Amino acid sequence: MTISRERVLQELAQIAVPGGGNLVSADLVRALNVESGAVRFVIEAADAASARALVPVEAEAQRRLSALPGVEKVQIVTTAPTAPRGGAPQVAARSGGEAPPSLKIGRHPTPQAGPAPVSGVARILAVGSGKGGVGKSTLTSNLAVALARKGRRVGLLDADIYGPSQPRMLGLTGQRPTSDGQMIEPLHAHGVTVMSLGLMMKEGEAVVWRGPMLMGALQQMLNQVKWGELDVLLVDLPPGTGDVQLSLCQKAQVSGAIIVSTPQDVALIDARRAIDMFDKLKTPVLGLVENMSTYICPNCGHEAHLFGHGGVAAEAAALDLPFLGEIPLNLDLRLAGDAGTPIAAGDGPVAQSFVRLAERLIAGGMA
Ligand SMILES: Nc1ncnc2c1ncn2[C@@H]1O[C@H](COP(=O)(O)OP(=O)(O)OP(=O)(O)O)[C@@H](O)[C@H]1O
Repeated sequence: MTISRERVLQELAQIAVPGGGNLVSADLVRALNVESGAVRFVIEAADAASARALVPVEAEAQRRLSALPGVEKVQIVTTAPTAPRGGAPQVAARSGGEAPPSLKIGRHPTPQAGPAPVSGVARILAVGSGKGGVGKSTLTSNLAVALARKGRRVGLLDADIYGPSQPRMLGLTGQRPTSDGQMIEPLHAHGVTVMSLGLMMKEGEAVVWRGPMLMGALQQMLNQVKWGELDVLLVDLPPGTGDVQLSLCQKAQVSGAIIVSTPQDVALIDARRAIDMFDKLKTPVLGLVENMSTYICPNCGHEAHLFGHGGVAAEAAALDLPFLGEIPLNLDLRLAGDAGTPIAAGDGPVAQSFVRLAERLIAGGMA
């Protein structure tokens, strides 16, 4: 038996709210999504105090919906649209699961005149790709480690909310950042200061976020994390050209974007779209990197080009953009990422390809 949206609304209409009426008649339910037994929605309160008063209401909704036949999962996030002065957090509560950090992430953005610098951070570099799975996150973690080993003060913000992988790649799985309710203390791994939206959310939570909520969350990750003094903050973006890219470039002074692509034509076509988007957002594209470039057989040393080779360099030349370097296809690179110690933390030819990329960025004043 599947649960319908109407049935969910009917149940929510039974739940009284402070000040009179019920969740539905008081118009507090937003972004309701009912799909394959999963119910997700946002309770939007007028302000932080009302959001706190709605905590028992959220719990009641969680309890009642979970008891309905056909419901397998219920995710509710209670938010308030405006922060009290002084930048205190705006989202008040979430339902179920392990204890979240005391600062809730995900809110409406604070009005801002234009892109702003992040205090203490000299440069922000966005790492993007047109297509998923081309190795953008792998490149970001290894580049961050390579830059740190060169003595740069490096931060990494994992903004890939739909598939945050940096905690795993950097060996931080299971660790939670702490917060005093105002500011978040980031984590540290392999010489890099790390923060991931994935560390602040329960699995699947972000899917209920709309554009403005994402923008607010990103603003918090930039301005309410104790990044300290950094030479460069790398931002691992989700693939494609969506809300996160838009929000980042609208809210933060991004020095430039690095585009990662594999050499295949399809990846390159998508990479071109990503470049177009950064152009429209007036964010300079610093160059292209080719990942999974060559494959060197570990047994016989034969060099093969599984996805073609040189396609990204040719594309960079055609677009009159710098070609920043190439990273080989290498099983150890993948295994190192899965094990939580990026290959760039060690030595050897693959680590060297990241060193070269880091040196290139430092020499060009980009990191
Ligand atoms: N050069 C490489 N050699 C071997 N494996 C690689 C290489 N680059 C990435 N991988 C592997 O490919 C998979 C996808 O990489 P990754 O998660 O970095 O991609 P992504 O572009 O960030 O994807 P998404 O944005 O969809 O999460 C991972 O398992 C990673 O270990």
